[in-house]
Amino acid sequence: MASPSSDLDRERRKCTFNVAELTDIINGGREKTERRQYLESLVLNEPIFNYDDYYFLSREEKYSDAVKKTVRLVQVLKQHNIEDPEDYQTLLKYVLNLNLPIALHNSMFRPTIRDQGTDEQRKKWLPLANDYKIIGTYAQTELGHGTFIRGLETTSTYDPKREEFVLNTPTLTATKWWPGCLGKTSTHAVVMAQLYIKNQCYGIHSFIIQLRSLKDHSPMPGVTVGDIGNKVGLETNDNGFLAMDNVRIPRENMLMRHAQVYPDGTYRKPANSKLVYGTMVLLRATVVSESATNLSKAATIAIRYSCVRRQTEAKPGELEPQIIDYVTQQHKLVPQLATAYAFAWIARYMMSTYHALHADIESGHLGALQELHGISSGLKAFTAEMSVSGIEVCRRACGGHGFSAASGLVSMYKDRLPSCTYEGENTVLYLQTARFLLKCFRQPSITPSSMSYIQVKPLPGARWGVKSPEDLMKPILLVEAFEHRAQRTIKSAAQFLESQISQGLDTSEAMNRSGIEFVRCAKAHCYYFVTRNFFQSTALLKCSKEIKESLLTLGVVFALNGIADNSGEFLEDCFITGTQMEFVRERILYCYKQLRPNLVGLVDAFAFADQSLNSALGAYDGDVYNRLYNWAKRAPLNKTDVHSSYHKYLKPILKSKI
Ligand SMILES: CC(C)(COP(=O)(O)OP(=O)(O)OC[C@H]1O[C@@H](n2cnc3c(N)ncnc32)[C@H](O)[C@@H]1OP(=O)(O)O)[C@@H](O)C(=O)NCCC(=O)NCCSC(=O)/C=C/CC(=O)O
Ligand SMILES: Cc1cc2nc3c(=O)[nH]c(=O)nc-3n(C[C@H](O)[C@H](O)[C@H](O)COP(=O)(O)OP(=O)(O)OC[C@H]3O[C@@H](n4cnc5c(N)ncnc54)[C@H](O)[C@@H]3O)c2cc1C
Repeated sequence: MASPSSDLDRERRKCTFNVAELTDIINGGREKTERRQYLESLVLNEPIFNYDDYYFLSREEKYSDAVKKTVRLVQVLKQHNIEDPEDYQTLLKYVLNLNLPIALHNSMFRPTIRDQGTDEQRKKWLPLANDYKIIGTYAQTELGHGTFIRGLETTSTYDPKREEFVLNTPTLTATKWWPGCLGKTSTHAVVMAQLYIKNQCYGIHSFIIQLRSLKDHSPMPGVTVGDIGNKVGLETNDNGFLAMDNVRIPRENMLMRHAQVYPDGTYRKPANSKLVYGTMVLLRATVVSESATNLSKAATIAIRYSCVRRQTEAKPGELEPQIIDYVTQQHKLVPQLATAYAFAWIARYMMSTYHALHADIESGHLGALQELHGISSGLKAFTAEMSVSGIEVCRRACGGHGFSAASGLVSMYKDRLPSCTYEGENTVLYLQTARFLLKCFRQPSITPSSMSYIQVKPLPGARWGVKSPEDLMKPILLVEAFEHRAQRTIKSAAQFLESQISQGLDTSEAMNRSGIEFVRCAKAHCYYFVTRNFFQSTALLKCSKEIKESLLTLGVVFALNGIADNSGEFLEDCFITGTQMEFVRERILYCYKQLRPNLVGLVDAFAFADQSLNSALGAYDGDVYNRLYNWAKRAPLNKTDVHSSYHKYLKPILKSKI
């Protein structure tokens, strides 16, 4: 048996490029790498952030441990005057592989006050929140409604006499249900409720309510709050429920940047009713980045393990081969690695686009609202879906040890599953993106430049210009295939909708019956968008030839597997021929062979600390078997050789005469 670490050492010697240079590219430059290393040094050396026995903890212990880590993290941030949200994101991405009980405080509560509060409200609440004098969450979803925001039942009724709002949970289904960190941690919440003034409903608005006493953390009068119980993943997060029994808050607690209620009850409506949805758009953009990070972690674990794991005697008398050398194993893992890089690049695009369009919206150019919503909805759904399924492919590629909690892949999969549901259920968001695409298809004037391809009508009988397998290394031809598919499916969705309407269906039913076509075109659009962005971004990189070659080959792998996995959509109108599909399959194998020497280098470049991966299979040194065995020996069940259940239950039957 070769020594595991020597296998990885040999893999690292094979790498054809400078891994540190690629790490800088992934981080966004040398300075960002140094900043990340500084932040990691502040936390990773703290014993409190040790995760060795984390997988043995009960749900309650995990929550309590996470609160302990959170408090220490806040102290570290304060000690070192770390206030930049980007630094906090870096710590979340690369160091803390936990969903902290302050997750919603930083991801939604503070941004909502920042973006939807008046200057006075920002001045009042943000210093308290930034200094963790209060901890908040974002309470929108109810037992009865999550997707349909306009159907939420929680009410906030204005009382002009006392210049207060009365928040109420009128029915059981109005109970707020799911909000993160709501059950036991948060002292405050932004509550999304139907605004009522003089019995007239003005729709959903946001209100700040205190949930718990700042003296003893007990629930405030009229507030019933608690944890919703065990769920899949996110065990450290106290997703909770909240019922309000006519809880009064001052008028000033309604966030009034976009809509106002004056002391006498006069209402001034927002310039656009969707401005109140703004925080969700930010989170959807953030999910793109989280999807990239987690798929990168899973690929790191599975590829390192696949270089260490040797299995089956390929040739009598020879060393068992590394399982990474089975082409079927490469076909599982290399596409995940390619997708991880593709998502890292699109995440950068998404965040820069979010900040640019958000700035436009802040300065009153509300036209950007739709574009930002259309882009972020699709990319959130697309990256979440592919990242979660990619993590499961990586987990399953590790055989039996992929089922061990010690792999780090089980908890990662469970923690990432909800990303397909929260921040907008994926199907619902695909439908929103499709709605925007069809609008652009029908109205060129509102089409943003990023979607101008929709105006180009595909030539009838258009054919793919690939003449040989070598042609498949040309990004322009790969992007052309995905562009054609997206154009065709958007046009076909528009025509399908029109056909439904021409059959006499009303718009709502016609839209419903067109839903499958809508989701199809939204996915095709996202695949095109990510593929195009991958090649455009990589072409602009200033890096060694070897790195560029590896990244371009990863891009080809992402594109070709996208074609092979959806071949029907490319063959449907004969844009691609059967011969070209054979070229695709041949070129996929070629790319795997090209990438093989660099696979470990490509995952090492993500530079995840062992603590952040928390995986016996994916540690940098490859010492898998010792880590697994030593971890198992620490399992609570192994505290005694004979478990107490023997004496209580087993012994009598074993002693009984058969
Ligand atoms: C499904 C939604 C979008 C429907 O919203 P609704 O108000 O009912 O809109 P309509 O269907 O009537 O009209 C759509 C219309 O509105 C535009 N639009 C919708 N949303 C936005 C937006 N955010 N920004 C800009 N524009 C928007 C859309 O473009 C259409 O325009 P037209 O010109 O075509 O008419 C809505 O109900 C929704 O977003 N549902 C999802 C709910 C959701 O995301 N919940 C998340 C809760 S927070 C959470 O999950 C936190 C998790 C914690 C964690 O992440 O850890
Ligand atoms: C781990 C986790 C954390 C969360 N954190 C928060 C939080 O912090 N704050 C918060 O407010 N919420 C939170 N949520 C709630 C989350 O936002 C909702 O669960 C999500 O928006 C989906 O809504 P729903 O649960 O009502 O599902 P539903 O909308 O009931 O979806 C069920 C099914 O119906 C389909 N469907 C629904 N509407 C349509 C439609 N119009 N067209 C086609 N199909 C449709 C969906 O595609 C899905 O298949 C969290 C949820 C989870 C799981």
